[in-house]
Amino acid sequence: MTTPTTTIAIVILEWTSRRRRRRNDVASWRCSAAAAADSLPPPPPEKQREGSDLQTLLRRFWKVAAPYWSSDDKVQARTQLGAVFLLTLATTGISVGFNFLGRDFYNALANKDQEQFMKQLLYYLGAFAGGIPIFVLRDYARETLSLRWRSWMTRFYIDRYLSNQTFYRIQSQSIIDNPDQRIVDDLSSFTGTALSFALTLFNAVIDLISFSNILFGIYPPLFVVLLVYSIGGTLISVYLGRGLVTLNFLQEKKEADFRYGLVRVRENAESIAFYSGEENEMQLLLRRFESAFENLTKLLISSRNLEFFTSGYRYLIQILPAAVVAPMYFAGKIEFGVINQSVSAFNHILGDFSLIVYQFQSISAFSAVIDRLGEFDDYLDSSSKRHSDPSEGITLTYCNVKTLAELEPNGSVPIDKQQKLLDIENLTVQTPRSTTLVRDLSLVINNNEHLLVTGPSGSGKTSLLRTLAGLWSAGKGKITHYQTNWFTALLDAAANSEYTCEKPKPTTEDLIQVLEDVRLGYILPRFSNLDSTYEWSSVLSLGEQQRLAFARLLLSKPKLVLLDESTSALDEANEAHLYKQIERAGIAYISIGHRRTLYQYHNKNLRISTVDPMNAQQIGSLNPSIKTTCINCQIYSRSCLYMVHDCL
Ligand SMILES: Nc1ncnc2c1ncn2[C@@H]1O[C@H](COP(=O)(O)OP(=O)(O)OP(=O)(O)O)[C@@H](O)[C@H]1O
Repeated sequence: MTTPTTTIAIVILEWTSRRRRRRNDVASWRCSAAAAADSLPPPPPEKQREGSDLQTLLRRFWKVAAPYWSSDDKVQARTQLGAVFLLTLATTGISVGFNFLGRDFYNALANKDQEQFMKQLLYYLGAFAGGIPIFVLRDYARETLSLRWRSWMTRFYIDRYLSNQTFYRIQSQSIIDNPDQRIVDDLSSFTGTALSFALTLFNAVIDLISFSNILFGIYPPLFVVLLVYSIGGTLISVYLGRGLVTLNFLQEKKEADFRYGLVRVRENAESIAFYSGEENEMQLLLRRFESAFENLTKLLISSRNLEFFTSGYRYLIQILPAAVVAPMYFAGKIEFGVINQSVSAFNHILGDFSLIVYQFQSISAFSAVIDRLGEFDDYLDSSSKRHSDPSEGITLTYCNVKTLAELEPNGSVPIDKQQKLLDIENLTVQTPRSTTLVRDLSLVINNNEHLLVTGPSGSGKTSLLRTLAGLWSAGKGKITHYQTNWFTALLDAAANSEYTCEKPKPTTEDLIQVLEDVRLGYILPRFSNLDSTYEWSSVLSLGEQQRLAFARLLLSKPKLVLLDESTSALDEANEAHLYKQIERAGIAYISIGHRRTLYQYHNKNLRISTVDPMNAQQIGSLNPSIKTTCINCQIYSRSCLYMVHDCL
């Protein structure tokens, strides 16, 4: 499918669909609320999650982490990473220095050598003054690098999320749960934790090399005790904490679902208040919270069991090395300060060997984050690949008539091409779940043509519009939009002027005029200025919001607009007025609607019906106001019938 991201000759009054949805929400919200918490969007049905295996986890980690380090920011990133590693190296050196200082300090104390003691005290204070800032700088450098990495990744993910309508597919087909949480929380935690783990690992290796020497030099059997202790401890903690990865993963998801439920209440506040649905909503929210709570309880029990072990493990090392070397001290083979030095070295090495024991909680939470981001990343990649596969689905082409090969010899645009705005050839539309809604439809829309799409609820009218707009591509056939100019429509009333068009920005006078044109001039005094930002869905009535959408349409002046029940909340006089306005502006339109009054503003009617095709004549007779000159009457299988009428 060739879909230039900027070239759109269509306005779907998208907010209208949203408003329509909201209106429908008033009816449907009750059903959904009563149905079940699980019916709420967006999470896909919850599978019993086992967590990914180690190989998948490592692959995903690499796939998520690697791109930044070879990106356009790589020079800065690598330099800063190098600096962080150097600072880490320096902090290890300082720790080794402290270890020796500690030995001499305690030796002076044990020998009651006051002069030596004062000297060691001063050395110690000097080392603190010089060394501690290095620790602080290391942490600061690590945090700023993590922030830099996060900000690059956020842009990288948002870019792919908003490309090729991936966000739309994810939401409308419930492919990935809570993408917002993955972009905000998971990215932040991924960059922070990945860096700190990398440094901890590096630190551990350096520490291990430095302090192993010291410990081995003091008493080799102590080193053996340490190895047995740390390897045994690691194995036990892996065994005790084996369920934590899955529990952490589920916790993230359940918390996000609960938060999403609250957002839903905020977005549907009016419908809920209207139907006094607080009780239902509360039940749904509590069910979600309880689900998160139950999982958290399991998580806490698992953590507690692990904690029993790790706490004991941690406390024992305070006396273990002293107990092992004490006989040597009593035998007069080592000085008192050496005991302190061995305890310190033992602690350091054990900390390095016991990374998994100490960090098990964080590692399991981090694995869940890797899993979630990896899954998201895989989908974003597959989405962009699928989108660029020309052999798949419906071909949608935006064709600028000026670039057509068939220009007149004098370079002018042929008359017939100027008139053709939309060409639909043998179009079959399917839902994402492959149900065929429209089969083999061919249709042309010319300049100044106005097509009304009618048909029973659920027959596929909106889906057809989605396909024409490029939101859906399942099915086959060819759609060509011809246009001489392009624009990006102002889709969202709340976004106001953020959806800019390439035309010069409208002046204040233009804006006031267009509001007058749609009979909205009277709302101006309510708002301080034209740049005001409000939650428009709360402060304007449905009809006013529909008129506002028409105002944006009149400003943008596209060649062709798709209107999905865009006047459903308006009285007939206002409906007539708005249709006249866009017709006068020379905008061709394709509308969806159920009202009989709409026929008079259209000169073509496409009726999508699920009646028996053999009774085709019946369709025309359903609407006697239309002259049923059937210019393109086709009968298809799956008992679908499309009739295109010329209502001249
Ligand atoms: N994302 C989706 N995934 C699967 N099926 C869908 C999806 N969206 C819509 N459908 C189904 O496709 C069919 C056509 O839906 P569509 O919204 O196009 O109907 P419509 O004719 O516009 O209905 P209405 O007049 O009620 O608005 C319906 O059965 C609907 O349930």
